Amino acid sequence: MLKGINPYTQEEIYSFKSITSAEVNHKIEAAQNVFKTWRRTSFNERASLMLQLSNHLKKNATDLASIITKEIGKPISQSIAEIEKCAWVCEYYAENAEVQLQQKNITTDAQSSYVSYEPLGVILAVMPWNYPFWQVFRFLAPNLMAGNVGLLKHASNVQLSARAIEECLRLVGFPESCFQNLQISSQKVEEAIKHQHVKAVTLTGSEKAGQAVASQAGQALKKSVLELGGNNALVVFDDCNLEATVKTCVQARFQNNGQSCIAGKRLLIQDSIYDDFIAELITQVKDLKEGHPQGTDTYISVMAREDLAEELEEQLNTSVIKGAKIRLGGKRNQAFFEPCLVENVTSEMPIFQEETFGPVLAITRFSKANEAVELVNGSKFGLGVSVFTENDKLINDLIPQFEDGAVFVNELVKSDPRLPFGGTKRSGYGRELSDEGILEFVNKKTVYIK
Ligand SMILES: O=CCCCC(=O)O
Repeated sequence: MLKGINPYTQEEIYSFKSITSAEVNHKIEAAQNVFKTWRRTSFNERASLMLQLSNHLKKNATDLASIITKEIGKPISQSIAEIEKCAWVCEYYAENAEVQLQQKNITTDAQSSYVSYEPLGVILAVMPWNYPFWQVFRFLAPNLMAGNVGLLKHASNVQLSARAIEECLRLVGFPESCFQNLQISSQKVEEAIKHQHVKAVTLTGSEKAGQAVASQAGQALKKSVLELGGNNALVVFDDCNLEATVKTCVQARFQNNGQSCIAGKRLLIQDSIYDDFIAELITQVKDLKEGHPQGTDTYISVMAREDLAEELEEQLNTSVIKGAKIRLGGKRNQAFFEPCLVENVTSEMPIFQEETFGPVLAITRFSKANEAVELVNGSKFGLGVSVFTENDKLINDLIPQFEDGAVFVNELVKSDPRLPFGGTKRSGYGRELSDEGILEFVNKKTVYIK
């Protein structure tokens, strides 16, 4: 059974049965059939549908956002922003896919030689609950524009979002089966990956889910893209603009109730600015408006599930036993977890080593730039890092030293349809978004005409 529980009210909002293996096969066959015609549609036809989808999202943003808020407790203003970002990625690929996939002529001894970029076919997307629309649109916009067709295996607690996305595509006129929701639990993913018509799989989720899907895809010799966890550091140097930096760090850690792979989870502060920075940080975190997720001015609300809040509490408690000091918050009440600042954090503690998927900020001091680099790279994850300084020379020195997939200067790590998104080390492989993302699931076909 796939169950949805509103984390704020603790009420059950749905209980759906998984579809059967025969139904999964039927959907995959339907996807393969529509692929044969969809791949031959022009970029103009696809772009026109994608723009209609974008408009539909914008027009229905509040209703769609309410689904997210009900399912995972995300504050409504942030859910609306999520829907608007989905509209943006649809527009971006509607406008850019044709150029991104343009044939590339290469001079050789042939009369003509080139690379063409052709769709692979049915692509399976296994997606998490924390951005239930955005994570899916980040996959579907480039892939449908490339001529692929999509199957979605969404998290069990966001099945209303999954259905709503499928319905949005149907309403604006995408061909039937171009994008289908597979209402299944994780146990059935392997069957789908093995199916002869499924050509590749993309997963956003935990390390454990990534290992399972990557090995199943490997067994079947199918390509996979993995976007896994992160433990991003926010590195603050003493010449930063203090107030603005604190504001950015607060947003980096506490938006989406702290539940994001790219959240700034570890705050590294240079000694000489430490006390002033902490004082301003406490002020700004205390100012965050807590409340009902449907409240238009709420910034912090419940986490998506009580068991996730319990897990976070466990990581925090173990770190405290090892010497970490809670400076603010950290109390849990069912799925609600007070925004928490923790000092004296060392690299031996769970809140430094592991991903914390909730509103806990782990704080460590450093003195020299090379210490900061060591702390940043000391993580097994490599999604992104933010550096705050006004010193251009320092910035240029540091950028090549970080092992992460992204370095943001004086800004939080965020995804943007125009920029590649993805990690290194245990944060996964492959890239989403931009031209890099659309090129992941295409056949880069070499053509040589003598
Ligand atoms: O858990 C990952 C969240 C990614 C959010 C984004 O793409 O902005």
